[in-house]
Amino acid sequence: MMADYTVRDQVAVIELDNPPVNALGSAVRAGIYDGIRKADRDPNIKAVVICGKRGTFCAGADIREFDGGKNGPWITDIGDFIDNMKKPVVAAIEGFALGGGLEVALFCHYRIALKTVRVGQPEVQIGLLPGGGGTIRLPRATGLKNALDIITTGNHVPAEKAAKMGIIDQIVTGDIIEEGIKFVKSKCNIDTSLVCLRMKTVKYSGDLDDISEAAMTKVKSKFKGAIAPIVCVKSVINSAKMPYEKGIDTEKEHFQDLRHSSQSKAMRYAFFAERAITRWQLPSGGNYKTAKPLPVKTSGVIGAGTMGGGIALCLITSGIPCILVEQNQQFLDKGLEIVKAQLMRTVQLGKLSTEQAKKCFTMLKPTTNIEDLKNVDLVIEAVYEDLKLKREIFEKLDRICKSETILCTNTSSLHIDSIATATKRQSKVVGTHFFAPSYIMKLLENIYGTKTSAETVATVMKLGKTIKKVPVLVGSCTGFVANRMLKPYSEEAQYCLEEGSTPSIVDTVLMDFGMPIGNFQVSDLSGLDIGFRIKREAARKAGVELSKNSRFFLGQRNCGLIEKLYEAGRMGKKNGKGWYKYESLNGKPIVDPEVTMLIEEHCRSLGIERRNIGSQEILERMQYAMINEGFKILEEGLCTMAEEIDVIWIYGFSWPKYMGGPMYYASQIGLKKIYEKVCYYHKTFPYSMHWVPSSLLAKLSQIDLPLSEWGDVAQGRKLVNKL
Ligand SMILES: CCCCCCC/C=C/C(=O)SCCNC(=O)CCNC(=O)[C@H](O)C(C)(C)COP(=O)(O)OP(=O)(O)OC[C@H]1O[C@@H](n2cnc3c(N)ncnc32)[C@H](O)[C@@H]1OP(=O)(O)O
Repeated sequence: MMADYTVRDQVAVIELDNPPVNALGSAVRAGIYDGIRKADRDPNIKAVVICGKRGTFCAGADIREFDGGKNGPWITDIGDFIDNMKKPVVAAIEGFALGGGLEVALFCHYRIALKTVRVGQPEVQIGLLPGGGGTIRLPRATGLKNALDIITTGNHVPAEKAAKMGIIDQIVTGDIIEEGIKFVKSKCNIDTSLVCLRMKTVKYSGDLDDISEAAMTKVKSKFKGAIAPIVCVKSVINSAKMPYEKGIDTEKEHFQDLRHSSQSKAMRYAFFAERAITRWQLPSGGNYKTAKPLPVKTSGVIGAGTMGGGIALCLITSGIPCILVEQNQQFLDKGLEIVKAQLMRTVQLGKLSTEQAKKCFTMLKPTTNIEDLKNVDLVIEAVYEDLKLKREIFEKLDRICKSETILCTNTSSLHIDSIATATKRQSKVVGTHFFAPSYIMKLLENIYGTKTSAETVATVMKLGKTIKKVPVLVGSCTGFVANRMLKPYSEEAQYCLEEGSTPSIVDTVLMDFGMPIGNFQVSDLSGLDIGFRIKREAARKAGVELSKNSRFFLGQRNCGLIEKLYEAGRMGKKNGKGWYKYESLNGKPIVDPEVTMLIEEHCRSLGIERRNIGSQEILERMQYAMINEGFKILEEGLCTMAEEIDVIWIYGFSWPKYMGGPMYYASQIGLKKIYEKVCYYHKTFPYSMHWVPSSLLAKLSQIDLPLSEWGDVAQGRKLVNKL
């Protein structure tokens, strides 16, 4: 049994024991169920403590079991039994009580916790609802409003807040089992039916239908396209509408429906993908197990623009003092204003108190003297994308900084070696690519160069976690993984415009799929000048002219629309005109007939015949071109597993988690179909390099291998005999 049963001072102590997080697998559920029945039967036992081993209570149901059909008692059987017990049962919580873990605690008559505990119902984040009575019992403990908030967001609640909400009865210090025994013995004379949550009514104020409608509207706009939050609202409202038993039965039905839904399967995949990518390895052999991160107690950021300011903010709000360097006082002052404004916003959102924000700000040391960086542990360069400038900065940093300092570049496209070779410490140079807005977006694409050491990689991977990002390690190539895959995706979007579509049609197709924002809206946000400069730089490097009127550029298909918009003074949202027009800086994109005319004129002048392009074709061309690139990336060993690509798209480009990421999506469609379509488009559009089929895709399309093994095939760790 995966729950230990011992007796101390006439109290039965049931300790959940399932490493690493005491997940409630079927054996654990059986252990708890048997334990409480044994305690109930034994006349020498006066009370029960339920707690967990290894410093944590329980992280919920064992997510891996949801795909199989493991049996064992259903979790609410435990609750039903405790509800009828005369002997008091207390949950003694340390660490986490999440999901089914909190539900077990809510079955108990009482809950005590250490101050450091976090509780929550995070099921919605894996496309589920709390199916062990959580939607019915939590509202009875804390009222409808709090329960709706906790269950629909999945956010963790710290112990003291949970105590104020009525979820925890007492915060304790010291040994949690001793405290549990002391607490529960003091309750032996109290009638358990008086404290049993089943017997309580659900508190709320106002009209239930109004509450329900408001909650539905909120989740539909906040979690667009996701089913689970909607079902969560329904079930929580049922707690106030239905008798307890009916509420529980309905909840169980909802849970089973969600458990088998494609959305939940994709989100469960994403949960484990996010953990798998922490097991990084370098081609040289260094890996997450062997490499030790260096401490980062002080940091520096060069460049106080929107990106650099946001990075500095990530550091100081995570408790790492940061020296922010700009070339002159005017730019520095501007950067500080950006940081201040973002901090204020954090306070307005309730994420930091005014005091905390003020304290953070004192950790920022602005300067115009780069020499001030000499003693910091790590520097992140975030100046604009100019190789010459970056090399100058790295050469200077190498001279100025102590020998242990790690030098990071926030380049979004340049090879790491091309920057690292400006220094005599190539093993300490690494890419740390943040995504705009850098304070908000969770992805941190860490890029190793040929000589980057495993210790340096370990340091930036750990730093990523410390500053609450999702760090993914990738190899170096133009654009790295994220932007390299984005290129064919947005090129296909532009080709669709040339062939007959419009920015708003393309964006609507993407948003209907589940992307929070369309390709052309993103382009307007980043600024059309960025796209234009990237193309101009590529032309300069190749020693050719950039021509907006040529259908070919560097031997490839070319769409000159960006150049035309740029020349027409359309810079994007920042000047109110891009692929759309905007009435204000915060305004919504409005279809601009001028752009439609510009596109039509572009087609006329180049003799391109426009046609009706269906949404399926738009989606397929953008996504399959990018997926094909993903397979090339795997093939080239720039990622070691397909999961890395999916996590990059989820956290860098807000790919809907309930679609698992592009590689997972491809696995659901079937690689055979994807490969055939890629071949078809390659034939149709022979001048687009991105349609050249990946040989790994070709290989995998012939066999049926789970996504978790694609990286192994690519790297030759798994040999496929059939081929
Ligand atoms: C079949 C019927 C059963 C009845 C069901 C009734 C309804 C109940 C449903 C649920 O409870 S669904 C699960 C809800 N719980 C969660 O979603 C919590 C998930 N875990 C986390 O958020 C985090 O792991 C943590 C607990 C906050 C700890 O974070 P930390 O960063 O410290 O560690 P991790 O790297 O995330 O995890 C360590 C290790 O543990 C694995 N793991 C964590 N939680 C679970 C789990 N609930 N089930 C299975 N495995 C879990 C995690 O995958 C890591 O292992 P590796 O993947 O690295 O091997």
